[in-house]
Amino acid sequence: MRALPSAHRIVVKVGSSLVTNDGRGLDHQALGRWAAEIAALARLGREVVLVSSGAIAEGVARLGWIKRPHALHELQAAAAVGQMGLVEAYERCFRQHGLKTAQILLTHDDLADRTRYLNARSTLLTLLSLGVIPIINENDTVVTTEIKFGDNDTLGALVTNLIEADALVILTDQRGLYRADPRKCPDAEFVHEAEAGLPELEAMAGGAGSGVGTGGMYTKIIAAKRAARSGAHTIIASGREEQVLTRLVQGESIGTQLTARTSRIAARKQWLADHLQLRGTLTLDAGAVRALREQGTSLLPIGVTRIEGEFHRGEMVRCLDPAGVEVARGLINYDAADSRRILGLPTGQIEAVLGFVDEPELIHRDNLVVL
Ligand SMILES: Nc1ncnc2c1ncn2[C@@H]1O[C@H](COP(=O)(O)OP(=O)(O)O)[C@@H](O)[C@H]1O
Ligand SMILES: N[C@@H](CCC(=O)OP(=O)(O)O)C(=O)O
Repeated sequence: MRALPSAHRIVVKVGSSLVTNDGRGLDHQALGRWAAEIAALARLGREVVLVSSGAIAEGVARLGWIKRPHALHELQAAAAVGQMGLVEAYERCFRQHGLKTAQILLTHDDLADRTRYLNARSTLLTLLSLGVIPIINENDTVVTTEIKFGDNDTLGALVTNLIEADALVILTDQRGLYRADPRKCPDAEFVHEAEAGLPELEAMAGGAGSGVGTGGMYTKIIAAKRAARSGAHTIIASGREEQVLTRLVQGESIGTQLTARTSRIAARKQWLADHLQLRGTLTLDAGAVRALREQGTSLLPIGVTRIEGEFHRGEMVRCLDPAGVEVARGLINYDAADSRRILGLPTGQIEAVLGFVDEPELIHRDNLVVL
């Protein structure tokens, strides 16, 4: 079964090997083609986030350097210069299709930190609901590991987990995964489909081939394994293939599909249940317990009668029914002190009491596991 036809929220990652003309500057025509395809998907109601490399290559060109430097501080400087060109180019391309774009620069640490994770998530989801195309790259000014290992593939997977996308499409300079690096073994067999996370896939994947890209196929295989943890399927395909995104969404079998075994919802709930430490306890009234259990709603401040513990926005709390029986766990949107101030209040009063609104609900249903 092909994953893209039914995917509503899609993360598309385009690698350095594709975005650039031999590592010197951007391939503007290629950017224009992907923008046209993404715009067509957006018109069909799909939500698309673009993770794009290319800042360093564009920076090298803008600075007039002949070749990519080795020193990390020079690579970082090139990324800072080139990122301007990258977003400028995408903005121009998407504007032709009547679409607005947004620049998001992230680090892996941002997504490991609970509060920043929630902040990044709500910004991205809000942008998608506004019909804006978020364009994401690594924040190369503050981290260097990714420049060293060339790994926007991992970033693509983390973003897929963050916004619970249905699929991650990694566009690169090969048709997909072969049983061995096709640059070294031209006869290597092509892999059309496999289960994400199978150890044998890692053995097939070698390092980067082009000298422009850096992570190679290995980081893509690991990215697929990570994406599968939130139930997303990964497709690795050639970004040079004519109409690649459109054809994938139409169900054509292009590239390598690495399929996730668990469903998106089951994976999210498992992750919430396994991975976070409990920081506080909320007691709910009977109406809120019913709404959570029977209608799968978010938890609003009005349904909470008591709050214990000290926690920050984004941390895990448990929810008890009036008799003290645990009914749910979830990631809370407000710090303990602010949660206490809005406890029992209708959502419309949050801003008047706190002076700001992070989110209308105390715990969003996507971040809630009902037990
Ligand atoms: N088993 C494999 N199948 C396909 N490509 C492979 C494999 N092992 C290594 N590669 C290499 O990975 C390269 C793609 O990775 P990379 O250059 O990092 O691209 P990107 O910039 O798109 O992330 C290919 O050009 C290819 O030479
Ligand atoms: N963030 C950097 C490079 C990251 C990178 O090369 O990643 P990849 O495209 O996976 O090989 C840039 O925009 O140039």
